[in-house]
Amino acid sequence: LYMENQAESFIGRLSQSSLAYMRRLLFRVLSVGPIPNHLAFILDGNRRYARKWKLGEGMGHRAGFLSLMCLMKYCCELGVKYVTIYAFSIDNFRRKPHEVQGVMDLMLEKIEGLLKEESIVKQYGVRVYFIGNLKLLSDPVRLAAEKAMKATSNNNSCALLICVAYTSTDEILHAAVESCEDKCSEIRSLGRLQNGEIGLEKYGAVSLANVEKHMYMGVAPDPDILVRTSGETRLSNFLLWQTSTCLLYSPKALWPEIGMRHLVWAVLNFQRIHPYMEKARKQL
Ligand SMILES: CC(C)=CCC/C(C)=C/CC/C(C)=C/COP(=O)(O)OP(=O)(O)O
Repeated sequence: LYMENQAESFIGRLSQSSLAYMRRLLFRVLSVGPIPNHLAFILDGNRRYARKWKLGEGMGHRAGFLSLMCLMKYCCELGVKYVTIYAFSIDNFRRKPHEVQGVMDLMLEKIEGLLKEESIVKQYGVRVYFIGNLKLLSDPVRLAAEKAMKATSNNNSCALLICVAYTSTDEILHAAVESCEDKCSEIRSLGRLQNGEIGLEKYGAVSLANVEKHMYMGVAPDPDILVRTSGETRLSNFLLWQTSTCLLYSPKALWPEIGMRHLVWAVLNFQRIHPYMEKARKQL
């Protein structure tokens, strides 16, 4: 029995390493063309996956987290510099309380797991950002998120941007308010704003660059590809400001079913439209 177990684990390791070898080979071939700098994902279909396979409640989200880590590994190996995920929208807080609690508990558990030695984040030197209105999170989740951001702040191989308590409209509103406040304090510091005077009209409006500086997503360039799983083609209030030139891809697979073939297909399509995308970006 001992010999059998040893042989089985040897074969397991061998097939793992030959798979990794073939993956590296495939990525080498893909790297002949341009590699996207930034991939964004809407993780749709976790509950449907749990229903499809008659799993317990919350198991779809657990499976979804495993897919995320796998994909993160492939992205790091391929040389993608930024991966953004829509993990929880502000609208998701309107779901049934026990469901919200279930996702938050999972999130807390997984954020703590990200900092462990065996995690993809540690192994590949990933910098983690939490993007969104973090004040809306419970104290334990927010503190864990802040701890993960601090602990990974020196990592620079790739960045994982986790959008939680996020919607685009909230991000844009936040950036607009912050930019107006910047402008007002700039005018006040010049000592020119009189009582009752409308500074923005007289001293110039806020600049686009300033608004973008205050976007939660300001830490990353605009995404090149946005993938929404489960065949849905809506943006659902995700990265509306940042996706004007990006490629949209909506495979039929539910999020926990996403795999390397989807990534490769997305990259091949990106390479096909890359010249047009570059041209469109120059015209912005
Ligand atoms: C730390 C970290 C990154 C954790 C991420 C955990 C994770 C996988 C969160 C996904 C949450 C979510 C609401 C997904 C959407 O699927 P859905 O619930 O809307 O499923 P449906 O589309 O089938 O209804």
